[in-house]
Amino acid sequence: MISVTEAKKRIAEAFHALEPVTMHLADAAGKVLAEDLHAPFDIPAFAQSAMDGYAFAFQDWQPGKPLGIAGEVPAGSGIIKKKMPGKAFRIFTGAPVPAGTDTVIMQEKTNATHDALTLQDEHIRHGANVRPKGSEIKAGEIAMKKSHLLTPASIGFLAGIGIEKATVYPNPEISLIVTGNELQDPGKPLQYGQVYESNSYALVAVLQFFGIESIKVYRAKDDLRTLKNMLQQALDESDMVLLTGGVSVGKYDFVTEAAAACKVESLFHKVKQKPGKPLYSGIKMNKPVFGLPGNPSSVLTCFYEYVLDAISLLNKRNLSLPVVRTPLEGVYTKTNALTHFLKGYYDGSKVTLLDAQESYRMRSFATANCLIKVDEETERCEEGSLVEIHLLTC
Ligand SMILES: Nc1nc2c(c(=O)[nH]1)N[C@H]1C(S)=C(S)[C@@H](COP(=O)(O)OP(=O)(O)OC[C@H]3O[C@@H](n4cnc5c(N)ncnc54)[C@H](O)[C@@H]3O)O[C@H]1N2
Ligand code: MOO
Repeated sequence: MISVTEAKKRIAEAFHALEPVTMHLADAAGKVLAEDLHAPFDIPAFAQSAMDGYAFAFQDWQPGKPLGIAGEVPAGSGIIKKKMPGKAFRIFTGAPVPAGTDTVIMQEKTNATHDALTLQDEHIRHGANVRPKGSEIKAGEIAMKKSHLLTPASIGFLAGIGIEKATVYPNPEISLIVTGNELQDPGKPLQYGQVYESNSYALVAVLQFFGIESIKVYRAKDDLRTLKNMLQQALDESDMVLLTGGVSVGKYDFVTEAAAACKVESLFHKVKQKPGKPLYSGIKMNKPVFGLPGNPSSVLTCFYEYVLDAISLLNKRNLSLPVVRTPLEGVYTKTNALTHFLKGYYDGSKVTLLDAQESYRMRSFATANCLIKVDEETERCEEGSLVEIHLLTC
C-alpha cells in the first residue's frame, strides 16, 4: 500500500497531453491553446468613432466658428468619403472616421442645424473619441500564447480580431464501467439485495461540470470475461476508462485482473487513505484506467483527488481542486495511519466537519463544499488548528 503523495506522484509522472486538434472557436471554450495565435489584421481595421456625434479635423476648428456639415457616416458604411476640408460629418458609434478628420465630438456637446455645427466643448482634444486603426492589436502581433486557457473573454477577443479556428488540447473521451450484480436503475423497484446504481450518475455529473462532453456508460456484471471484454472495448474507443466497484479483495472483484488481461500496466493498487483504500490506477498507451472503490463516497472522493489530476494532464487544464488552509471548528481524532478525506463545509473563515462520513453515505457529501485532508501521520486535529481543505468547485 502506498501513500497519497506517492499515488499522486505516480499519476503526475505517467500521463501526457492528448494530440492537439484544430476546431472552430465556438467549440474551443474551456480548452487550452496548443499554439501561439497571431493577429491576422489590424483591429480596429480602420479609425473608428467611439461616439454618436460629429467627426471633424481638429485643426479646422476655431472656437466660436461653426463648421459646415458634409454628410453622414453610419456604422457599417463602406463608402469612402472624400476629404472635405473645413467640414464635419455626422457620424455614429463604430463608423469609420472619414479621411481628413481625426476627432469626434459627441452630439450632446454640439448645436447643429442641417448644415452648420457649433462645438460646445472647449476641452475637446485632438483625436478625442476616435479608436485608432490597430489600437486593439496590429496584424502579425501575438494575440494569445500557447498554454492559454480559452475563457469566455478569450473567445470573444479572438472572434473580435477575426480568428475563426484554434488548435487546442482536446478533452479526453471517457468510458465509465460500473460493475456489480446488485445494481438497479433508479426509477425501477428494488428487489431484495439490490442497490440503486448511483456512481455513474455522480461521475457523469462531475465530468460534465468539468466540461467533458464525450462520456459512454457501461454496466458490467461481476464476471471476469464480461468485464475484460468491456474494458477492452472501452480502451479501444476512448482516452480514459473509469471503473467503479469490484476493485477490493472479494471473490467477485475482477477489476485488477481484467485490467491485467487487457495489458494495462498497473501504477498502483491500494492507497493509505480513507475513503477509497482499494483504489487502482493503470495506464495503457497514455490512457489512464482507474478502478474506483465502489462505495459512492469513495468513488467521488477518488475522482476529485486523483482522476482530476489525470484529466488535467491530458487536456493541460489545471482542474485539481484549489487548496486552502483554514481553522477547524471542533476536534478530530483518528486511530489509523491513513490519510482521511472528510466531507466539510467551509464558510470562508473556518471549516466544519459534516456528519455521515462513512463511504456508503452520500447525504453529507451532497451539502459539502470541501474535503478536509488529514494526513497519514496526524492523530488529532485540535479546535481552531489549521487544516488543509480542497474546495469542491463543483
Ligand atoms: N475484506 C475487505 N473488504 C473490503 C475492504 C478491504 O480492505 N478488505 N475494503 C473495503 C473498502 S474500503 C471499500 S471502498 C470497498 C470497495 O470495494 P469494491 O471496489 O470491490 O466495491 P464493491 O464491493 O463492488 O462495492 C462496494 C459498495 O458500493 C456499492 N456500489 C458499488 N457500485 C455501485 C454503484 N454503481 N452505485 C451505487 N453503489 C454501488 C456496492 O453495492 C457495495 O455496497 O470494499 C470494502 N471491503
Ligand atoms: O473507502 Mo472504503 O472507501 O473506506 O469504504
